[in-house]
Amino acid sequence: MSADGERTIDLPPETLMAEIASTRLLAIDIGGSLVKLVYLTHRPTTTSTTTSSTAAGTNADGGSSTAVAAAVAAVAAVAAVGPPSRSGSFSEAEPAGFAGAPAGTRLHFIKFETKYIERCIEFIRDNLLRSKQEREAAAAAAGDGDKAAEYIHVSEQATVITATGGGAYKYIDMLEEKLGVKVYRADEMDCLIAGCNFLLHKVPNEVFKFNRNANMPYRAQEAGSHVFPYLLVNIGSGVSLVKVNSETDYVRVGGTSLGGGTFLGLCSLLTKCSDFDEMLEMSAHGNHRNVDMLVGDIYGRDYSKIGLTSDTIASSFGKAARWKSDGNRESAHFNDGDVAKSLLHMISNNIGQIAYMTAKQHNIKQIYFGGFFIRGHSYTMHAISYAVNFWSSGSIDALFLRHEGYLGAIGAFVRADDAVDVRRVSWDENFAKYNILHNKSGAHVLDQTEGNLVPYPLLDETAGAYVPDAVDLGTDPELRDYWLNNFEQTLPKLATRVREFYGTEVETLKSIEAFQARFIQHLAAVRESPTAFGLLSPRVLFDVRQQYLNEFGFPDPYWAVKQQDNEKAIILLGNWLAQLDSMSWEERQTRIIEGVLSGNMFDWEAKAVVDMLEHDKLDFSIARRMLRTPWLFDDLANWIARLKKPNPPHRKAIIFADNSGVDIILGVFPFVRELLLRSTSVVVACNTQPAINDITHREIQALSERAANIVPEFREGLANGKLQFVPSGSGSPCLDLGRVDERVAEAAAEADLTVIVGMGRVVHTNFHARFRHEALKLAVIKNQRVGEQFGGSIFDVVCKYEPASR
Ligand SMILES: Nc1ncnc2c1ncn2[C@@H]1O[C@H](COP(=O)(O)OP(=O)(O)O)[C@@H](O)[C@H]1O
Ligand SMILES: CC(C)(COP(=O)(O)O)[C@@H](O)C(=O)NCCC(=O)O
Repeated sequence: MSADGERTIDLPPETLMAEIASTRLLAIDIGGSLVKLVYLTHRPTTTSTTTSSTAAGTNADGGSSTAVAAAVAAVAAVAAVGPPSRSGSFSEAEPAGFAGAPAGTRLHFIKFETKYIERCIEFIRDNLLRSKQEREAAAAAAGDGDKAAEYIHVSEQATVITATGGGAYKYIDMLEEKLGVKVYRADEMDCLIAGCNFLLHKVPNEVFKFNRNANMPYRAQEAGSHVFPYLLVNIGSGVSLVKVNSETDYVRVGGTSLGGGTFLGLCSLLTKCSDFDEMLEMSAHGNHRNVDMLVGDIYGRDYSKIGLTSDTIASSFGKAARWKSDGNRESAHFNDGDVAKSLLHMISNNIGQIAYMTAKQHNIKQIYFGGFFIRGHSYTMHAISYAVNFWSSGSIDALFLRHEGYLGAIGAFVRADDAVDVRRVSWDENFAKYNILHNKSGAHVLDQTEGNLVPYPLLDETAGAYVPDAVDLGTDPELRDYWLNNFEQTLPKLATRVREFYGTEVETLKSIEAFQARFIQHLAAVRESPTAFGLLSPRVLFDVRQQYLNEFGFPDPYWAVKQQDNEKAIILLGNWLAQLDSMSWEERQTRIIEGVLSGNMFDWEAKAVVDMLEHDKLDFSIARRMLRTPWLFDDLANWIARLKKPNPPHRKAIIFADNSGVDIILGVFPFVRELLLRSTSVVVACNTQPAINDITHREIQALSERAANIVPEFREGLANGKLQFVPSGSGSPCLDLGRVDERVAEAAAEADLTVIVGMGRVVHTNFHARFRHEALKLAVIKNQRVGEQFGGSIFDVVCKYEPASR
């Protein structure tokens, strides 16, 4: 969806399409009005250019030379794990140093007007050919045999092009002739449905409802697992209504010729305007009452007996007839904007009504609207929503799709043989890349996630669908402002951290500046149009900021800090475990939980503690004293009661861990050991990708080997499989349990306890999440404003033990 009022471009500029040169898979949907392109590229693989000497020298401990020495040793010790580095290959379209997103597959979506098809095909041809020639030259130049073989292999791979839409027939000869490759044709309807199913199943937050009169008009909707049957209303040049029964079974149950092309055509005839975006802009200032004949114009008031208010349109364009009588346009009481608005209303309303009647006829409750006529335009969506709602007496809501006009192109893409995997893996929308390269073009970028993501199987959705956010910043302007300001205020500190780790070379500094500028721009865009990028919550903002970091080549600015923190904590582990062992059973259970909470204070993103961390003024016992008492949510006694006999020990626990250093080592590790001692199997899920100072799966693997030398239960557990570490699938300080790595899901099949640690994973996201089995949620709220949100204040404790809901 594009934000309201955005202008599309006529022909994608070269920057937009630069990466097309490296594609091997391209789908093209040539419609009556627009051409849609979907193509796949590979994100750059990482090469080692990190200034790790700078990294090691990062003085996060306030200058203690022994700590620095320990940190240097730590960095050396984990060199095998290796810092994530900036990546090497820069696309022409990108600023210098603008790279570094995690490697993987990327899908690009772009569109342009069909009248430019010839020029666009020439552009594709030139780029594909050029890249082929470049690869061949590189192969010739490469002295070493392996490299040459690799280049030749790549250059021999033909680009697979699939075409759909009416233009696939009309332009196929031109496509094949100009591109010099075989172009496969795919059936338009098959593609439309395949594309829609792909979006519903594979792309998060794809679906939304729109209600202009709600305080937050835009509401994201989970497509959920029960999407079939649904009615797809595709509003392109014309309109198709398709009943979709399953992935492959569908039937076209209706259509109307009054579609987007009609709007475009009539608006061109009736106004001085011929550009779609200008038409939308004009309509925004128009008043349809000057053109349409209302019930009030006829009755002088409501016709309440049959439920018609005086404002209801009795006859679209009914008043325009008066203009004809004197034939003088200038004397008309309406302008071009009024006409555009009336037309938009007429077409949208008509489609909404037909959609409802068709759904009713086929007993369908879910109606999705796609096609580029919609363009995320609020008035259009309002008119469609209003019509569906009105005619269904409020029982059905219109559902819209973020990738509205790309269904056919996506379908052609996923139906291509080579793309089979595209349907099997999971995707994330990359807003940073979208904004940087494709700004205001109606384009999108989807990045393949590392690992396949599936819903966490222990979620209990019987009481309502799982929502991965405890707050919706869309609905709360004051809270939204607070968070947007917070992100803006903490940006300089983050930039400093990036400089300290990635170095101060001129190009790096330029990239850091660019990163900040772009992220500020993003925040400004969100301020202006809070739902321009879909859902809005602290989680979404953290994730988008990480996307910008990735895109600019700074995926892990806290890498050195994390290693230092681990090093400082691990030397304390043996002692801490001995202390715990000297306590009574009951006291030990209390101190273990307190330990997890105290550990959670070590959070480099919490303004309230960062100064202390930077000056090495926070230690484990100070952190414990900072926990506010009494605890805001205190289920400790219930938890300890649960652990007591005759209750059986838990079979298996899944722990979603949080930060590096004291948090994981002195907080979570003793808790894990205690569970292992009770014969409970333990699976620790850590971030797949870095985020702030959260420990990653890669890092914890190295750390656990070292911990195993200190904790015999770990050594044993790792050997007999009772202790496992798995990637969570996330690269966020928050946790969306709707999308976890399938390895977590697999491990969870036998689990009867879910433990979630941290403010991001508990407070911002899963505070209200319900589980089929027991759950323990542990976090410290390190922020006054967030504390107030839960009826408390800063450093309040969340210790929620939730017995099995079933
Ligand atoms: N930039 C644009 N130029 C022309 N039409 C546009 C543009 N943006 C949106 N539209 C609307 O989208 C319609 C085309 O939608 P689309 O789903 O691409 O269908 P088709 O495949 O028939 O071209 C146009 O008829 C017009 O109403
Ligand atoms: C990023 C965080 C969720 C991390 O907390 P954690 O999950 O590590 O407990 C948290 O530090 C946070 O919400 N910080 C932003 C607000 C602040 O500056 O206090």
